[in-house]
Amino acid sequence: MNRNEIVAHIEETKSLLCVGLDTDLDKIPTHLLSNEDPIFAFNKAIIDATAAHCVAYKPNTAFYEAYGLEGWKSFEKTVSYIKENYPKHMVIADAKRGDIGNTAARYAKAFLDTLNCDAITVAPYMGKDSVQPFSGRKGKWVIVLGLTSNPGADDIQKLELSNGLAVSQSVMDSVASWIPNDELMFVVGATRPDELAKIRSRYPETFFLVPGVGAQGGSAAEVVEAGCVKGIYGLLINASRGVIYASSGDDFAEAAGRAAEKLKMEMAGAFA
Ligand SMILES: O=c1ccn([C@@H]2O[C@H](COP(=O)(O)O)[C@@H](O)[C@H]2O)c(=O)[nH]1
Repeated sequence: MNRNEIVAHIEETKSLLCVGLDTDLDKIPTHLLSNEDPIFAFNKAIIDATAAHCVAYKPNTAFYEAYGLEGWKSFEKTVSYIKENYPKHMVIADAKRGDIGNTAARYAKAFLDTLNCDAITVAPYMGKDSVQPFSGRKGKWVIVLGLTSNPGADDIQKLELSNGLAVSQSVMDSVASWIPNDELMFVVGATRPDELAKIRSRYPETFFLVPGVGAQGGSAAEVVEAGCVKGIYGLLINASRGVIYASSGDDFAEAAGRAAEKLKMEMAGAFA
């Protein structure tokens, strides 16, 4: 999926929303638990209810790995379901991988080739040889952690280096010199809109995956204000719990659809 296709889909749906499929058997409606594959049954209902209001899905691998082989099967079925039924929607494996080059190449093969995701999140701490193996696949994206949404981002990412740059800033500069812009995105948290605006001015043409809306307190409207770029938009704004657990009752899918639509409306400033 190339940049023009992502932008065209954003314009068609009038949405920047990415729905996070962080599916937890302790949180899904109990009536689904008798299903042969409750995770997939939940995901399928959520996807069908939200597809009209979003442009991407982001299953976080932790929620699938937690259930071993069965979880991986649910992950694979979820990716295939999106690909077959909603081929314009981007599938982001939120796996936050990072290892020596030889191993990183296998992570890249696993998520981008075998599982056929469009993108994978990557932790850049181990440097160039750990990030570059994810690059070079036509239509696939490497989404590198820039400035994350959690409080712990202050512990290391915000430390100031002797050149006056924050660690996160210096890391993003390096990553941007390793990976071509048409296959690179940065993760930038929604919880720090002022920081997001500064990062946007440093990378005016790079797409950002922005988690932290809803359950973590970030606002979709503020993210649009701080980071949207005329013409390319440049944002995929993620919400997971705030959408998929909008209701724990029989109406869970309809409630997720309504929550996704509400978030889409909060992003209207991008299309004004
Ligand atoms: O900086 C980051 C990077 C990744 N995440 C992930 O995004 C979702 C957010 O879930 P919510 O329920 O909408 O809070 C989750 O998968 C995180 O692991 C992030 O939150 N911040």
